[in-house]
Amino acid sequence: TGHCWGYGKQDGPSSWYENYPVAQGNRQSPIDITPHQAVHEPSLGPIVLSYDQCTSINISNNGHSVVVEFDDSDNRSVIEGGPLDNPYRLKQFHFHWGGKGSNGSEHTIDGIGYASELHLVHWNAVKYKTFGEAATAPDGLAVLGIFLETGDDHRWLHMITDTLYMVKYKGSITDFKGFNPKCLLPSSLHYWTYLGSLTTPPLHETVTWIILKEPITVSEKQLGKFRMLLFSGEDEDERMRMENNFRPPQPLKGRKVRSSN
Ligand SMILES: Cc1ccn(O)c(=O)c1
Ligand SMILES: [Zn+2]
Repeated sequence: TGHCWGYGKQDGPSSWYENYPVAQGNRQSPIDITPHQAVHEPSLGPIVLSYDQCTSINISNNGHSVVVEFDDSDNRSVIEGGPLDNPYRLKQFHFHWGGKGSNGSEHTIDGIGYASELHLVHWNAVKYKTFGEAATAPDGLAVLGIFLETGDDHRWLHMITDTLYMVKYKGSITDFKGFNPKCLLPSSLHYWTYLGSLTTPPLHETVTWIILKEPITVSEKQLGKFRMLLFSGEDEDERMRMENNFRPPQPLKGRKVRSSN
């Protein structure tokens, strides 16, 4: 009964609570991060990304974003360390972005957004048997968030933007093998971390967020290719450009944001 939700006037973030009451919960995401109020904890170690054996499988348009899925049948690509008590297995990554010239990140920093935000979604395969089970457990998911700012071309992002024409319509999917997302990481892995939720329905409050402080740079031209994707399917007569697919910041409700050094 996955109700249809979206980012439009009628079905957008301000109406999600009607079908997903947890939207008004106490650990919703994204949030506005105020670096000066983040608690610096020396006990928070570095995050460790082991993506070398990762195997991407496909890239698809799910009607909300463009998603690259990975083979998560073993612990070949994991995130660990930092606030995490276990290694979490890479399942997929996707993006959120704005319209031409407007920002589209989900998290903001002192009220300022970035052009886009990349989410690498991982699940706790030590404690849970499937992604679905982990997605409903408070310590089930870990999402690594990376901000994208506009500037020069990103050297490797073309590998993704060059395939977007093949997944223009909702429900389209195509092979996408051999892509290693470590090429999308900034040079520093310094981060903020807090306990939050999925930023799309069902908005489960099951995500340990790890947001990298350093953005990566992509060009306006590369970002523009994301905007040629459509929310709508090939058979629908109204063509709705996929843009502004971000949820705005949610109340902090007393949560602490911690900072690595
Ligand atoms: C699992 C999941 C689904 C949607 N989004 O936006 C996320 O960041 C994570
Ligand atoms: Zn996301």
